[in-house]
Amino acid sequence: MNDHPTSRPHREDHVTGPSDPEALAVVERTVAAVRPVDAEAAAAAAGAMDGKVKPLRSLGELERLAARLAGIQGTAQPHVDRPAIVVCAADHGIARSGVSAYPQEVTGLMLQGFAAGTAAVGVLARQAGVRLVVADLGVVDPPATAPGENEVLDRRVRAGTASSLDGPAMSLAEAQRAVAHGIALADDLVDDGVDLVGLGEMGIGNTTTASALTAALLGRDPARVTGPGTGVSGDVLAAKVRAVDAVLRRHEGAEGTWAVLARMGGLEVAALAGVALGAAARRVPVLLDGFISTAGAVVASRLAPRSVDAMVAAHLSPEPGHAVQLEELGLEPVLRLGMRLGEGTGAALAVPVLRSAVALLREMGSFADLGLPQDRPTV
Ligand SMILES: Cc1cc2ncn([C@H]3O[C@H](COP(=O)(O)O)[C@@H](O)[C@H]3O)c2cc1C
Ligand SMILES: O=C(O)c1cccnc1
Repeated sequence: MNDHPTSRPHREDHVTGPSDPEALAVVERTVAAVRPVDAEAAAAAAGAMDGKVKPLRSLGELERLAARLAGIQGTAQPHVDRPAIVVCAADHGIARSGVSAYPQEVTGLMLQGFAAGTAAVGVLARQAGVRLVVADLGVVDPPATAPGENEVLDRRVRAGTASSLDGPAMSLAEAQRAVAHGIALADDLVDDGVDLVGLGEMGIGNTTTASALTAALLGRDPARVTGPGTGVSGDVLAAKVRAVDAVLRRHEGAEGTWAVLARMGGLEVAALAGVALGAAARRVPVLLDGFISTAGAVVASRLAPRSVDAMVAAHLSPEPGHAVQLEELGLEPVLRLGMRLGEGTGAALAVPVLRSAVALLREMGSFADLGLPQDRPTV
């Protein structure tokens, strides 16, 4: 992975302009704070699970998840008591090139739905007892949202990106400010006692941006990592693949993660990379959602490879690039429900599974409690 040209994260790029020193300092401090998992805590949790009153490893993935959460949180008693999902929203210049089945205005309209709690993720977050935090990183037409169930935080960097087909989607400084906003969002939540952070997004056209980022950062063929998004097919899908290909060719000389992020966008993807870095630096598990939020995770992984240790993949989207991303990150999805919506819907649904995993670790009795011998056959 480190041999790839895009793994040199700090090169400046004349096309995207100078750094924002303050934002870059925030990111660098956060990257430096990301630590490996606590292997001792993970082993202690796994050992405790092995001693529970059940055939060895019979709770399958739940056991592995409980041990992973223990390693991330640095305690043999992991917890999912105060989960939150951060939905980052922004618009994409490339959306005006016919790559989505829906018009750009939908991004702003959905902000209203997030605020009111009527979007799909609002319903699922409510069901799962997950706090929803919505941040506008740069929606072109933000609605005047009436005070609703969820506040929409103003973290606007600019009113949507430029089209990456014509030039850089944003400047380097803007990309750094968006990542720094994400870090601050995660920090505020953790300061407030949040113990698991899920990623969510909204931005018409952002599957095209995520495909370009994934193809560039992972060195993949655009056709392999570009899919229907909101539902384009046939000639429109073929045109979308050509658009991703054209973005890659337009930015062929881009070197380093920052240059690729600034040139391809988007603002919400950059912010989600920041949320992932910020949570990982505080030893808080990061619950990935679908293809777009995982593009943010891939960016985070390039800025701080160890941040992947803090990530859990909530689900697998049928969007073809998602499996490619998860394989690159070495993550197994918790759920496979054929969901391809984003917003953090997969993350919301996975929270009860994670909560159950840690409850089993905390509440199940052990063979030792029953006075039974613990030397059982291993599997
Ligand atoms: C009503 C509506 C609600 C959504 N919620 C999430 N997305 C999802 O679809 C968009 C990405 O797909 P594409 O790249 O094809 O535009 C993103 O906003 C994503 O979050 C939605 C899309 C629509 C139309
Ligand atoms: O994988 C996703 O999360 C996804 C796929 C299509 C459209 N929006 C989101």
